[in-house]
Amino acid sequence: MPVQLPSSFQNRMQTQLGADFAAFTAALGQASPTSIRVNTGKADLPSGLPEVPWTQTGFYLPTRPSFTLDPLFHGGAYYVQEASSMFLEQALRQSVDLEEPLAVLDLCGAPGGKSTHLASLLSPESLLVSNEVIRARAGILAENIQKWGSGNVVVTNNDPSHFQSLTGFFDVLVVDAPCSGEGMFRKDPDAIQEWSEANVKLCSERQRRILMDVWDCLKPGGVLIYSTCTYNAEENEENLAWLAQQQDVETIALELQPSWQVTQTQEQGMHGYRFYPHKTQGEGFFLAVVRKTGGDEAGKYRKSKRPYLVSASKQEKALVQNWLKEPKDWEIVKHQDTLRALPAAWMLELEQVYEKLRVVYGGIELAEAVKNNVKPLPALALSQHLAPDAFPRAEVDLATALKFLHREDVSLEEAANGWVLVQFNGVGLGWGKKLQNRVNNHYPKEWRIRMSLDEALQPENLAKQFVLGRV
Ligand SMILES: C[S@@+](CC[C@H](N)C(=O)[O-])C[C@H]1O[C@@H](n2cnc3c(N)ncnc32)[C@H](O)[C@@H]1O
Repeated sequence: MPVQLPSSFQNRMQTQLGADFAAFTAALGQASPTSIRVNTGKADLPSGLPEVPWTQTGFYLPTRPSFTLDPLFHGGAYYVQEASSMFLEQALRQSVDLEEPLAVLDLCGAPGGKSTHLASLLSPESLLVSNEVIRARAGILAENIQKWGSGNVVVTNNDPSHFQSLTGFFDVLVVDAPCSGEGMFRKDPDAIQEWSEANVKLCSERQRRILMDVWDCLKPGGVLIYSTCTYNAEENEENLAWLAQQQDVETIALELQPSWQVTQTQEQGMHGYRFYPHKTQGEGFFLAVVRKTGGDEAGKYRKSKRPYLVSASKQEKALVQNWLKEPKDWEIVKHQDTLRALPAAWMLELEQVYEKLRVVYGGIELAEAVKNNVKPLPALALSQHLAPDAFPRAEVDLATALKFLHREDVSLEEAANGWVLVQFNGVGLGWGKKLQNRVNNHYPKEWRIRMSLDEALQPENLAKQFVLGRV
């Protein structure tokens, strides 16, 4: 069905696209493609699905299934992400050496599409700080990060200006800026109602403020990846040209395959890359990459006299460190009753992050420890770093997995008494505690499936349900 577009938006797009304008409006009347990005730390790439061409792990699905009813979605085996935004992969691969240990900030991180993508692309020796300014959204981001299961990510809930205290800290800065959302008109018709020329101006000003707020935390030689999901030049090319007037930057050109049909732009010498729905199979998107060529050197971080991150005792460490595949890569810290693994190589930098920012999640939450009693936490069940033989595992079928995720009672007959990792198709979902004649379901209340499962559990519906890898 054709969408009703604001007339000033239509006029501008007509000028911008010329003869392509009719194809553009026709594309807005089509259904949005559905795409997923697979977590290769947890699952194999599916066969038989068309690939999103600018990433190695993205796939289109023929229709939009109920992801809620696929346990592998809850297990973080894939992320449902709009295809154009997966172009971040090209920006990163073509501008930095991904073999190196990098400190990366994803400034506008929620709900976590780009952060989970970054977590997969960066080397395990890297550190990702994934930030979200809105508190409730930071919680959703932390949930998605835990489900993805990489241990080298810290989730923060800060205003961009708070990063000024981390001068020269990051090698890469990703700013997926809040924008007027013109590229989402097809997927989210509310975006049309909220659109106005005044809002475009407001967004553009806010984006400039955000860029200035975080500029100092990027190292000289570091890379800024800037993106929006909107078409107007004020929020895109003009902001980059403005940045080049304020700061020492050089534009980075990306190599494109002609078959991708990405539109290249240049404004005052700055390269930009645009995705239009009539040319690429995805929503509207803009991305540009620049390198910082001036500015202050990286800060030197010394050990704090009064550390924020307190090491766990020897006894506590002994209880949990063999749960991890590579215990020596992790420092075990304790805050209140929680034992957490943080990447050992980044402890000095993490001390700064914890001191200066509001951290809502970090590393791998391992366990709650009271005296010698340890209770494994949900993030550990989902971690890619959990040692395969640390806990007994119970592989369950689709119906049992869904009931477990619904927080119903399940029976794990084969399992011995004690903590059991409940898994589906080899992917950990959460903890059950088997007692003599029952199993306590420790799946977190806040993450549970809320919809009724009555229909989904009918055998004919289970057989039809989308499950990654069963296509
Ligand atoms: C385009 S969305 C980010 C999407 C995310 N990068 C992903 O791939 O899932 C922009 C984010 O910026 C946040 N935001 C809103 N105002 C902001 C501000 N003034 N500074 C920084 N971030 C802001 C929004 O809450 C939103 O989560």
